[in-house]
Amino acid sequence: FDLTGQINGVPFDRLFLNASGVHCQSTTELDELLQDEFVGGAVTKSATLEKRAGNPAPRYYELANGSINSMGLPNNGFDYYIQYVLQFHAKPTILSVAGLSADDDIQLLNQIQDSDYQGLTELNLSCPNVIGKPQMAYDFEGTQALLQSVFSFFKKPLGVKLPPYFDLVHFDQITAILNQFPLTHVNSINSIGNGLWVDVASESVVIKPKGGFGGLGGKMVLPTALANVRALRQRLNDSIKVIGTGGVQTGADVFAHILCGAELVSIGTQLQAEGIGVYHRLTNELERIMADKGYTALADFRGKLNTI
Ligand SMILES: O=C(O)c1[nH]c(=O)[nH]c(=O)c1Cl
Repeated sequence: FDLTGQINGVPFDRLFLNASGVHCQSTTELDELLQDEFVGGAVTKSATLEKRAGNPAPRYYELANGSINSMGLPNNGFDYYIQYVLQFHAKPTILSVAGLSADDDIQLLNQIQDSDYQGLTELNLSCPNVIGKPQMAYDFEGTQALLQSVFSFFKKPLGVKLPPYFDLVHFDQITAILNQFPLTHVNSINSIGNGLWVDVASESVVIKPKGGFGGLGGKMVLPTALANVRALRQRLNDSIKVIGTGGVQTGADVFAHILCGAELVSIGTQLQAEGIGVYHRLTNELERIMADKGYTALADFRGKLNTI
């Protein structure tokens, strides 16, 4: 089966990635991803200029139908991750960066522009868990201005990580902005920001930061993820690929993301819960569905969701 995709001409021999933040904080975790035969590439934890400890624990909690997290951008700092992606790897890497401000974003991208790194970069515009910081991608004017500044100096491949949108007009507005720029891809969705889980037995929230508010992931977000992948695919220039992230637990979920137009598919909550074996299972389940339908390649059905 042909399970390949490509971003900006970079070939991925497999469609599967990790969702940034999961199994990607250390070089050991990143190596394990890149060495797995069912994984196509690895995305780093979003890097900030300086190393961060992140929010106080408990800050991640697995739910029956997903996850809630308020990690707070813990990471080993920009230098750690650019050193890693500058090394030779048999498979593609995506360097994820997240500033705590637009100025930080500019600084991070200037450092990449000035480096020898020629691979893929993803600007995270959607972290919901930095206390006191809004998600940039919900500020349309701010996003427009930031990308205007970025593309005045950044000449390397660049994609963006988006939060979920919930209004068709918002899809129109964000894609009208993104289509102005030579982006390689959008990665959609990030977690659904500021959900809240209540443990009835203890009558308490389940994570410490922000009084229990955190980003939602896993099974429960699949309909939102599929809607965002589909809506972005329908509106973005063909040159901008969509990486589908959010809610994948089974091969059928993967199939649905591809039908909606995803070029590649990231696994987060399920990777956290199941471990790296999730990729072998998802590959088997996806190939079974493809075989039953007479498909031999993702390209046979990518973006071909039927309407009624
Ligand atoms: O709290 C986090 O580190 C975090 N958590 C998320 O769910 N998405 C993000 O982009 C980030 Cl940066």
